[in-house]
Amino acid sequence: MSGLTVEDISHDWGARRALDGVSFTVERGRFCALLGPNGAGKSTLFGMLTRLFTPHTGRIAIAGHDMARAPRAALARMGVVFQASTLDPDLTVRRNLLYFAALHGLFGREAETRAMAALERLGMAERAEEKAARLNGGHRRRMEIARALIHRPDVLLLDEPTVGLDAASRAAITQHVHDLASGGLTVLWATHLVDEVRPQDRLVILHHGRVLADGEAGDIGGTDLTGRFLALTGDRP
Ligand SMILES: Nc1ncnc2c1ncn2[C@@H]1O[C@H](COP(=O)(O)OP(=O)(O)OP(=O)(O)O)[C@@H](O)[C@H]1O
Repeated sequence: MSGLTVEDISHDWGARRALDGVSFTVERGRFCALLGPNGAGKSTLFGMLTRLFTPHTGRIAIAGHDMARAPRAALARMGVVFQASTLDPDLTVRRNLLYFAALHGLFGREAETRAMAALERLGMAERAEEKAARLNGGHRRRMEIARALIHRPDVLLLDEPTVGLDAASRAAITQHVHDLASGGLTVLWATHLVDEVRPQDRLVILHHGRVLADGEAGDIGGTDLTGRFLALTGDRP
C-alpha cells in the first residue's frame, strides 16, 4: 500500500490551469520533496490533498483511503502543517496541542500523554509551559509539526514549512522531519528551496502545474540538483 497516491489531478482557477494531470505516488515511510518555483501549483495541490476543494478529475488516496469515497478515513490518517501559522499565541505550547487533540476526540490523560510525546519527538518538551507568542519562528514551526502528529497520522503534509526561518532553524526542522520519515511516517514536503532536498529523498518537480521529474533526487539531479532544477524550470540565474 502506498502512503500517498495522486492520480491525474487537474485544476483551473478561472482561465488559468494551475494543475494539469498531476500524478505521483509516495511509498510508505518515504520523505518526498514537492519542489517547484513560485506559482508551480504546490498550494493548489495541497488544497486538493486536504479537501479544501475537490478535484473534478482524478483520484487522491491517503494511506490507502480514497479521498472521494472515504474522506473521513483519509483525513484522519493525515497531519497537515499549512504555510501560514495557525497557533493561538495566548495559549501555552501544551494547551495549543491539547486544544487540537480535543478536535480529534482526544481528552484527559491520553491527550496529555500524546501531546508530551509529540513535543518530545520535536525536541520541544521543555517548552511545554511557554506561551506560543514567546517562541521564535523555528520553535513555533516545530510546535505546529508536533501538533500535526498528535493523532498519529500515517502521512504528514507540509506546505513550505521553513518560509521565513533562519538557516539554523531551517536545517533543524528539515532534519527533524527527515527523522520522522525514517521512523515510518510518509512525508510530502512542498518547497521551492533546492537545498532542502537530499539525494536519497523522493523528488517530484512541479512547474506550471505539470510534473517535470519524478524519482530519487540523486538520480534526477546527479551532483548538481540546482542546475538541473533551473534547467527544467527554465529560470537560469
Ligand atoms: N485562489 C486563487 N485564485 C486564482 N488563481 C490562483 C489562486 N490560487 C492560486 N492561483 C494561481 O494558480 C497558480 C498556482 O498557484 P499556487 O499558489 O498553487 O502555486 P505555488 O507553487 O504554491 O506557489 P507559491 O510558492 O508562490 O506559494 C498560480 O498561477 C496562481 O496565481
